[in-house]
Amino acid sequence: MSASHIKVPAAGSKIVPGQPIPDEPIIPYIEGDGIGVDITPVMLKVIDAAVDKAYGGRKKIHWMEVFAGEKATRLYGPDEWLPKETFDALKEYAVSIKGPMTTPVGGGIRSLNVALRQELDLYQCVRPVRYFNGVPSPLRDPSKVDMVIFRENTEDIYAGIEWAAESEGAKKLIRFLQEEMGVKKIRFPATSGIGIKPVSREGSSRLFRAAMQYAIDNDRRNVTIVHKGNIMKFTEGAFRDWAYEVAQQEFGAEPIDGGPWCRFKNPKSGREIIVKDAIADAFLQQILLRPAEYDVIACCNLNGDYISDALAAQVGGIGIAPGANISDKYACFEATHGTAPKYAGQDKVNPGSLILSAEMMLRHLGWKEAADRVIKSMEDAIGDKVVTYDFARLMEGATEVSCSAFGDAMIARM
Ligand SMILES: NC(=O)C1=CN([C@@H]2O[C@H](COP(=O)(O)OP(=O)(O)OC[C@H]3O[C@@H](n4cnc5c(N)ncnc54)[C@H](OP(=O)(O)O)[C@@H]3O)[C@@H](O)[C@H]2O)C=CC1
Ligand SMILES: O=C(O)CCC(=O)C(=O)O
Ligand SMILES: [Mg+2]
Repeated sequence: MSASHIKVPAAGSKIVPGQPIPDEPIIPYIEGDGIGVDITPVMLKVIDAAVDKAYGGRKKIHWMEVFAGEKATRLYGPDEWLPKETFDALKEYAVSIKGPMTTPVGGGIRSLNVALRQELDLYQCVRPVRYFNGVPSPLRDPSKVDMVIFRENTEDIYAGIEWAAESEGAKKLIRFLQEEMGVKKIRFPATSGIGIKPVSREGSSRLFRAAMQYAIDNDRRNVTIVHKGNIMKFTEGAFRDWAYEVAQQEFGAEPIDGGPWCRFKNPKSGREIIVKDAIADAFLQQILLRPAEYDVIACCNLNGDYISDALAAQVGGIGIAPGANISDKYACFEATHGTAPKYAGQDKVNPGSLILSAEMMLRHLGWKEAADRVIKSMEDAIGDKVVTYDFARLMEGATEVSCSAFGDAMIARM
């Protein structure tokens, strides 16, 4: 067994699911690969300042670094990408935050990010997309974009169940499909790689239930099921059908004009919530042309991945796109973007996505006052045109600052 490298803080206590949040929780964080080294320390500093300013010492986060990705291989050994003690800590302390981690294209290790989501059963990937005044955007009126993506996070082709072309596994599976399942449509069987796309009733229903509950709790106007169910009938199409089933059977939604769209009254506000669906390709053009018509989005894993970055671009890019991975017990917050390797270690990129992911974490803890300070200080810094390179290159009269200076600009405005 490899040595332990996690140093548990001397003070602070564990968050226990179902129990009140302690005033001084211990929160594990993973620095992340690539630009993780730039953005993570800035996020920690900004969040500490917001908590301190909001509560004057009555609340405090005790951060505990845990290791995954390239940093873990340097500490634990060349094949230790996700050490067991990291998994154990993420479970034991229940709420955590992580920087991005690299996944090689083609060969090499499978995604550590996906592995974490699967192992902790973090089935909801929640990615809010909203506009901050003054951020450069390709849209004429980006203020109309205000959506929250609920992306299923454990299933789909994204789970990485696949076999390389010409491998024994691919040959065996293709033989099985042809000989036992009567499949005649594999165009080039001798040289096809094969991927499997599992989409279940349980997985789809629980994700959609969470999206509906979010719409109710946040008084949203509609929930759109996005899918490619015309082509992938028994995976994406079933996702749509199971979602409508949950809407009708569990939330009492009634079909509109014979369905499948339906509507119900928000039990908390009395306002009507429409449940509708859109085929993914058409949806991608509609969010550009008519973004105001979409609100809460529920989708399978791969569609959610594409939609996240596309929507982020509409409000200024993935430098400012936060996210949360949530299960019924655990939550691990992370930015939508990746490791942006060409910028690693340059103190250049926008720390906004990870800071806003931490802001979601503060709200998850119920620390609204600190979360509000994060939002307000970011709005003020951007309003003063103090921004990192990604915004500066698209803005007139901006003051371009480094990653760490942007964090300091936020703190100065708290
Ligand atoms: N959850 C995770 O940990 C994720 C990990 N990844 C992994 O990250 C690696 C790199 O992926 P890649 O496809 O390059 O995507 P990235 O998201 O890492 O970067 C793509 C581009 O987005 C812009 N960008 C990203 N982050 C920021 C930021 N903080 N501030 C400003 N601009 C930013 C940059 O644009 P520009 O060049 O225009 O300046 C960058 O070149 C891959 O290994 C991938 O698997 C990817 C997504 C999520
Ligand atoms: O795991 C990865 O490397 C990519 C993940 C990703 O793009 C995402 O979750 O949005
Ligand atoms: Mg992605």
